[in-house]
Amino acid sequence: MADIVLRDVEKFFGSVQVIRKVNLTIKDGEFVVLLGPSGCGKTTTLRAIAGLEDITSGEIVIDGKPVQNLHAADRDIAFVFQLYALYPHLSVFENIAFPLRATRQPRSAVERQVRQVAAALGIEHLLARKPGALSGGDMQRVAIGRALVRRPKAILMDEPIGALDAKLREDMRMELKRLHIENKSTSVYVTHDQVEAMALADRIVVMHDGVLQQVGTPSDVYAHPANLFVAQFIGSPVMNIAPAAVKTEGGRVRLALGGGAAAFEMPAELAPRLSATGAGGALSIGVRPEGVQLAREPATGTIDLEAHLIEPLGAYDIVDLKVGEGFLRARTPAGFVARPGDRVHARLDPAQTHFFDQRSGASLGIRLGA
Ligand SMILES: Nc1ncnc2c1ncn2[C@@H]1O[C@H](COP(=O)(O)OP(=O)(O)OP(=O)(O)O)[C@@H](O)[C@H]1O
Repeated sequence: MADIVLRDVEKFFGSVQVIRKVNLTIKDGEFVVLLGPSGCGKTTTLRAIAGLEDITSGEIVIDGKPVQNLHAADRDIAFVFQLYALYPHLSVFENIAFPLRATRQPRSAVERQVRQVAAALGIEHLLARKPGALSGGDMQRVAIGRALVRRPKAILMDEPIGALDAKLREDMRMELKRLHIENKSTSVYVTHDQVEAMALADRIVVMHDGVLQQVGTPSDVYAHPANLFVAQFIGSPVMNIAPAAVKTEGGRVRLALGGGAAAFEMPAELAPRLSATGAGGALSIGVRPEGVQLAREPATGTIDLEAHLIEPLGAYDIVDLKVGEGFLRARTPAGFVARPGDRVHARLDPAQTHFFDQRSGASLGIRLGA
């Protein structure tokens, strides 16, 4: 296994630039997920690491060796595609054994390695079958087995479970995670599904328009998004984002939302921290639904708002609260707000309120409270 380093990697298709100065270090044994919307360049980045796509400029280093001029076959990397790409006329055993055949190992050694991988994937009983007689999930297990069997320096996966139905995707996600914990293969995984990324990754790389937006652990990108794009891309339901005006009166700081329709009190320490950023009074705030805290009785920092819509989701409800022309979505215990039109007392948890520059979208890096 090996580490993978991308230095100033750029890629043009004709005159269109799809990867812009990407710098990234994937550590030995790490599971890194490239996450972003369709067309952001994540597949191109993955294919560039594999050698399936040439890069226009920059350097790709695998296990200390620059590989950008090496063919895919010489990079010692395995690739798993979304569609299984199995040999239909070969048995499952032969499909998995295929990469070992070229190594001219004795039959017994091949057999041992194939059985080992098949056992890890729970497909030993399928070894004699042809791919046509397998379910989608089992076909993908075989494809993963084929990738793992020769112990490559790294395993690259492009939406490997994207074609499976929701339930199977969840099962496979956990299997992939377990396999990674057992094998510790350096893994790079592409998906546009943020839940999948959060569940699998040691670190997530969020991409947009060919640019790395943020690289961090799942909890990092969730709790401390670097900009508005990351804030809105990660998390479901999405983070509330609203333009806010900051007003300081007699040592008290208020955040006015919805053109002044609601003014939330914030810790006084916000004022000097904001003025230090030079952001002035105009900024955007972001707060996830769980950061909008509701109470039945008024308390310090709460304001009175009207519930507009209630979405019961079983374990909890999402409640839309009217703020001027817009809404603030809150996550509450199931049944906390009985019906639309009810009034509740809401506050923003300062520790979960994010501040962004309105023009650039960059986080102002202010963390309040706990
Ligand atoms: N061979 C190609 N020739 C020209 N343009 C391409 C080629 N391959 C990809 N592109 C373009 O490059 C951009 C990035 O594509 P890429 O497949 O890397 O994005 P992605 O984030 O993986 O999206 P998706 O999830 O839809 O695959 C897209 O605008 C795409 O149309």
